[in-house]
Formats: sequence, C-alpha cells, structure tokens
Amino acid sequence: MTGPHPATAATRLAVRRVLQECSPGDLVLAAVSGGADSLALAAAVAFEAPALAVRAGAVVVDHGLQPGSAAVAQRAAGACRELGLDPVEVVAVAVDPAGAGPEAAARSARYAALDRAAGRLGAARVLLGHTLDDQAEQVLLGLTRGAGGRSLAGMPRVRGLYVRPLLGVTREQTRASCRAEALEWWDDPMNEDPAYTRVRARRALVDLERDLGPGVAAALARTADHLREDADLLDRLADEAAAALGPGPWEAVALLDSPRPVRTRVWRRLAVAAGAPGGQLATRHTDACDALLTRWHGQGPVSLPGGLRATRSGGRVSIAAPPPVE
Ligand SMILES: Nc1ncnc2c1ncn2[C@@H]1O[C@H](COP(=O)(O)OP(=O)(O)OP(=O)(O)O)[C@@H](O)[C@H]1O
Repeated sequence: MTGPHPATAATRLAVRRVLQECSPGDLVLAAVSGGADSLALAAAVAFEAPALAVRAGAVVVDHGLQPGSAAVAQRAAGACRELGLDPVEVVAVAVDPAGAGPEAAARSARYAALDRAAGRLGAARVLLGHTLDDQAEQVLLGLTRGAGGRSLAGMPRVRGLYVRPLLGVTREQTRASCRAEALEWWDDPMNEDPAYTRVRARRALVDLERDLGPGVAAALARTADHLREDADLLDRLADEAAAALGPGPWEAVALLDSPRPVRTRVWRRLAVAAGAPGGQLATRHTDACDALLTRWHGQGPVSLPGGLRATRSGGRVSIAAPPPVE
C-alpha cells in the first residue's frame, strides 16, 4: 500500500502537531475560503482529528464582495461536509469598504465573524490556512515599509484562539495536496489583481526566486521566526519599562534608562495609552518623540495620530491633546 502524497503528508503532520495540543472532545474549526490553502487545511483536519478524538468543523465567510460569492461559499462548505467536518457554517458578513480599504475591511469583518462563530460553537481553536509563502510576502512587505523588527516578524503561529499550522508548508504543497486528494479549489480573482499590494508582493517574490535562486521565500519566512523571538523579548521589556514609568509627565532621564530599541516601543505604548490609534502610529512618530530626549534643542511638540502631541518641558515629557483654542 502506498502512503499519502508527500505534500499531503506534510500538511497532515503540520495539522497533527496543533491537534495534539488540544484535549479530546475539543472543537477545532478550520477557517475555509475555498482556496487551495484552506481546503488542504480542512482535509488534513478532517483526516487527523478522529484519531485524537478532537471534533472538527469549518466556518466559511461570505464577504459578499463579488457576484457569485454566496455560491463559492456554499461550494466550499459542501466540500468541507464531504470531508466529514461537522459543524460546517457559512456566515455572510457586510463589509464596509469605507475607511481602511476593501482588503482591510474584509479582513476585519472576517475575523469578527470567525470570533462570533467560535464563541457560538464553543471552539477551542480556529485554524487558518496561511502558508510559508504568505509569511514570506508579509516579511517582504514589512521590509519595503521599513517599519522595524516587529513588522519583519510576520504572522505569529498562535494568537489567542487562532493557529496557523501551515506556516512551514508552501503554497505549491497545498495545491499538490488538493490535487492528490481530488479536491477542487477556487482561485480568487482578487489574488490576480495587481491593484492589491499583496498581489504585487507575490509577483515580486516569484521574480526574486527566479533571480536570486530558489529558497528566497523560505529564507524570508525563517527571518520572521528569528525576528519574532527578538521582537517578543523587546516587547516584554517595553511593557515592563512603560509600566514602571506610570502616568505622565515623565522624567526624560527615566525614559533614557532604556536602550533605544526598548525606548521606541515604550513611546508607542505611551502614545497608545494616551489614545493614539496603534495602526496609525509609524516609526517616524516614535523617532520624533525620541528626538525630544536624544536631540533636544528646544524643538516644538511632535504631532501624533489621534490629535495628540508629545511635548517636552524642561526635563519632562508628556503626551496629551493640545488645549482647546479659546
Ligand atoms: N472567506 C473566508 N472564510 C473563511 N476563512 C477565510 C476566508 N478567507 C480567508 N480565510 C482564512 O484566512 C486564511 C488566509 O487567507 P488570505 O491569505 O486570503 O487572507 P489575508 O487577508 O491575506 O489573511 P489575513 O486575514 O491574516 O490578513 C485562509 O487560509 C483561511 O484560513
């Protein structure tokens, strides 16, 4: 008897490692879009869960962004049911494209829907199908933003309920696994639309692999693993330093006690605690705040997102909204 296709074996092994961390009777949900990655994930979950007495289901989110999206969602759900997953739910969401853009709006609607489904069904884990290639693209985008170590640390394997078992499995492998298991996946046309930064990063990575040699994607994904440990340590030190500072204003010398990689993170924490939206705080903001300590020459306040200002007065710095104009 022959064993499974090597790509299927790799996918199943990656999933087994996650399921082994669950207790018998736990419910694990695969988040399935119908694409090759999440379908291969669903198949591996369906295969591995029974031996570990873990219950396995799936949630398909219908973003309603394209004509026919409901049919795509139903087809993905049908495939999950055929694999033996139970429960399988399709959840329709309303995506508000105003503001952060359609990609970000779809993502936040999706995670909100997955959160609700997990709560309603009492799931212990929600598994996402991000692959090594997704991780490499994330790192490449982080590099092009020049936003520092945390942005190069990529996606974490575990965050709260969410687990990404396939970060060590390539997109080529998930496709090979689907083909070997005769699973028909759906290719999202948005994944080919160069209007999206993510799609352009994917193409750039193909060029890099061709020009610099194979293994670039794997190296970028490895970079994320290394840097995540470093970033986690610095974040922990910054949490401690910010907690020790207490409420502002703060003595400049107290902030200068921390080395710069910790200090810029402390600035971020102080700004967020004062009400700055974290997603809008960029390196240039924290750098400008830090200059109030390291290159102090009487400069004016630093404008921060959320209508805040970081100010130095004498030996002390503070972050607050400017006083209303009379
Ligand atoms: N419509 C959907 N329904 C359920 N799960 C989905 C859906 N779309 C994506 N997912 C989950 O998210 C994973 C990543 O999908 P994709 O790469 O398309 O999203 P992304 O927007 O890049 O990811 P992220 O949400 O982390 O930013 C999929 O493998 C799947 O597990």
